[in-house]
Amino acid sequence: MYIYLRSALARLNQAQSFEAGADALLDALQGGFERAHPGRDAALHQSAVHLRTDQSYVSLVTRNASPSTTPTCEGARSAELWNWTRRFGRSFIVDTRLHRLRLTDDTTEGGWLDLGGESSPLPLTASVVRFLEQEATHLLVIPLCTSQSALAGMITLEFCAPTYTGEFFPPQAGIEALESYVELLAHALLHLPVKVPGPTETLRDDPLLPVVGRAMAPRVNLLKAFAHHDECLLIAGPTGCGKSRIARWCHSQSRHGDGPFEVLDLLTVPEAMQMAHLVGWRRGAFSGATSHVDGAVTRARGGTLFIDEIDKLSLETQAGLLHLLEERSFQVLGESGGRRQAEVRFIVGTNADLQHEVSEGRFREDLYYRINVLPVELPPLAERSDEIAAWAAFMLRRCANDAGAGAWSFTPEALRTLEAQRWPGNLRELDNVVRRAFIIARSRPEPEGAHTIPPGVVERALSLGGRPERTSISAPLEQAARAFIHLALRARERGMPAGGLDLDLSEAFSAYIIEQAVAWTDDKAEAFCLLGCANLVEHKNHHRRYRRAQEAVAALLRAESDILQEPPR
Ligand SMILES: Nc1ncnc2c1ncn2[C@@H]1O[C@H](COP(=O)(O)OP(=O)(O)OP(=O)(O)O)[C@@H](O)[C@H]1O
Repeated sequence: MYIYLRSALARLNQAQSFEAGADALLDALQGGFERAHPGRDAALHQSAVHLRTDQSYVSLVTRNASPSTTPTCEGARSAELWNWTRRFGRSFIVDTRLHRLRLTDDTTEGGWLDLGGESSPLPLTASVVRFLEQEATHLLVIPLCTSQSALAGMITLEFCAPTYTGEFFPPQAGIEALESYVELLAHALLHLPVKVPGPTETLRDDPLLPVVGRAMAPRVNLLKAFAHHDECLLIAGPTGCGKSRIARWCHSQSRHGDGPFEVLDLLTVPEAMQMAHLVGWRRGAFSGATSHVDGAVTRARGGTLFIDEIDKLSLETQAGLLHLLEERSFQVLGESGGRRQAEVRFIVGTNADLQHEVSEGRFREDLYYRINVLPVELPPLAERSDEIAAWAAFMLRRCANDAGAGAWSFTPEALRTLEAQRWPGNLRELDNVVRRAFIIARSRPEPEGAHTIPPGVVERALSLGGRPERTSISAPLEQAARAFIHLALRARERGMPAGGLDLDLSEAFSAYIIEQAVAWTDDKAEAFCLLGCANLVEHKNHHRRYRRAQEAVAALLRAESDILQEPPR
């Protein structure tokens, strides 16, 4: 058997990436197993190396016994496996037919733990049952630990051995051999870097994911694999880092890509109405329910439902969503008759630390494990600095296209200025600054055809504060009012003609709100509804109002620029 170990060690020494090393490890495990079980009564059906942090995947390498097996991350289908690995910190086997689990170092007679049942610490949820009802009859999970014994992931080995149902399988000696392979190879494996493509890759053809830098590349590889699955995908990451776009991208890559992509943003739904918005209601279901309304699950039928800000879910709706995810069915409020099937793939997004929410009792632990099946954490833009220039160029091109303004670009120094910023508001903030820089640049007298943005304009766009803050409004308003008056005084001192900056221009404030709301929601109609102007949307007048808002912002920037450039008398 050591022949497999030796060859794996040689390959690990040559490997350039974690993925190549994990491949060598899986080969060794497969070789070792087949050598011990040459018969036809048992086969290694699927194996996988999961590299994880507590909260999300870092990399996943899978191997299927036959090409007909569903490819990629079958072993990742159950968040419970990771939960149990963290809980026991040791290897265990699961007898999937008899629904029981045993620690591999427990050789006592009654060492099996029943899954489910009243006294069981391991609940037998519907998702566990679905998982257990797969082809595999036995499952061996071996923790992947660093040399300091810190848990860094797990190895899952799914066996098809029906004649061994009810027995400890693989036999103890076989398990010990496999465990020792993992132990011997883990150290070298965990030192290897996760695979990334060389320089920042720009996917020009895909507006949902136009830029993938070094930190994002492994995540995108994972998301590509996860996109084909029907299990819930959890996308975590700080505000504005692109979670909704990535969710949409995953939808476009999935087999439901032609179906609808529906978003339920819990920030915009009152707590008492969350369940209603999820499942819909019939007329008379509650006071105020004057007509039948489809819920998000129905609207997303045959496609994907993205539930954003999942941490905002009330405890009551958390129970409802758990049931929906477990049973894949739901009851429309006020509808008599049976439950409806939920034919939809769920993706959820959050910028909260859900584990912390669980520990504070604000988020149900069982729901956390149910949605945490395929978790991916997106890094903030500060950790993706190799992407900033490509994003800025992409966003500027989009701005210029929308305005029919031809080809625009940043000078290399301007890009360096952008790269030097911290971007606490992430891509959203960068987008705001790019839009602002474009407006300022267009309002400047420029030589014909010179559509470039210099660093000075970027500095101005930055100083005009594109930094979204969800704090009080009165303090910045007061500051803006003072700045406005200060500028007016300055214009008067310089004897500038009235009209350069008069009170009408203060209308630019509402224009700014409109502009920001459109940038924030990335949807004109939604932005106007958010600002209480649904009537404009209804009569399709919001496009004109948005153009006027853009002109008002540009006029204010022009007036401000003129006053600041006028020398004192
Ligand atoms: N693919 C993209 N193309 C253009 N702009 C993008 C793209 N991805 C992100 N952005 C910019 O970043 C903003 C935020 O993106 P998105 O809404 O996907 O982030 P988020 O992480 O879901 O934010 P939040 O946590 O606040 O919901 C967008 O409004 C847009 O300005």
